[in-house]
Amino acid sequence: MKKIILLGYMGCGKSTIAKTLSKNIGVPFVDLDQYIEKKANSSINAIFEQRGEIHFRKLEHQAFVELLNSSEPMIIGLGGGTPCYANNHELLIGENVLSVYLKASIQTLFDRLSLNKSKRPLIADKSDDELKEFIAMHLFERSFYYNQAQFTVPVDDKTIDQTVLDIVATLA
Ligand SMILES: Nc1ncnc2c1ncn2[C@@H]1O[C@H](COP(=O)(O)OP(=O)(O)O)[C@@H](O)[C@H]1O
Ligand SMILES: O=C(O)C1=C[C@@H](OP(=O)(O)O)[C@@H](O)[C@H](O)C1
Ligand SMILES: [Mg+2]
Repeated sequence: MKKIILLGYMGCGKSTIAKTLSKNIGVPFVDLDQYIEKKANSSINAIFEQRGEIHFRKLEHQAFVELLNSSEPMIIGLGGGTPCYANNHELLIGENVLSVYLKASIQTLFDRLSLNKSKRPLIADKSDDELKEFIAMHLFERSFYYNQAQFTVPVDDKTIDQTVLDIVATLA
């Protein structure tokens, strides 16, 4: 079975949707950030703070490759930056993967992230005004990488269940 990879900007719902999709289709899911945290025995915040982002990107690449090389069927929820570093975007178009970009608007991302910043070191210290501007710029910079996905599923104004159904229909 091909591995299902969910990607997209912070807050688009990768971790949330991976969990519900997993229940819906009976395929186990791995959240890449949680997998890194377990392997490193450290939180994402602590890794950024103590070792820096470049070190995190190395761990992230290693963890992604490790999961792709395993023979287990799985849904992988990436981190928002995963496709944008270490040529990881080239791994989104492999033969054994189905990659899905969960595409959200700046407003949707802002609404969700303004309530959930503390565990995301890239935005934790930003005011609402700074956050909105940051998302707009950063999403623009990253879109090239997100658009490498084999499939795109828009998520604005959809419930978790609706997005899961849309993914299932897209991959059918
Ligand atoms: N319809 C929805 N789909 C996905 N997430 C939603 C939705 N509505 C609200 N949320 C919330 O938005 C946040 C998405 O965060 P998360 O799943 O961690 O995204 P990511 O892993 O892409 O950063 C969660 O707090 C989730 O509860
Ligand atoms: O966009 C990014 O660079 C990051 C996204 C985070 O994952 P989520 O997209 O699941 O929040 C996490 O990997 C880290 O904080 C860096
Ligand atoms: Mg996540």
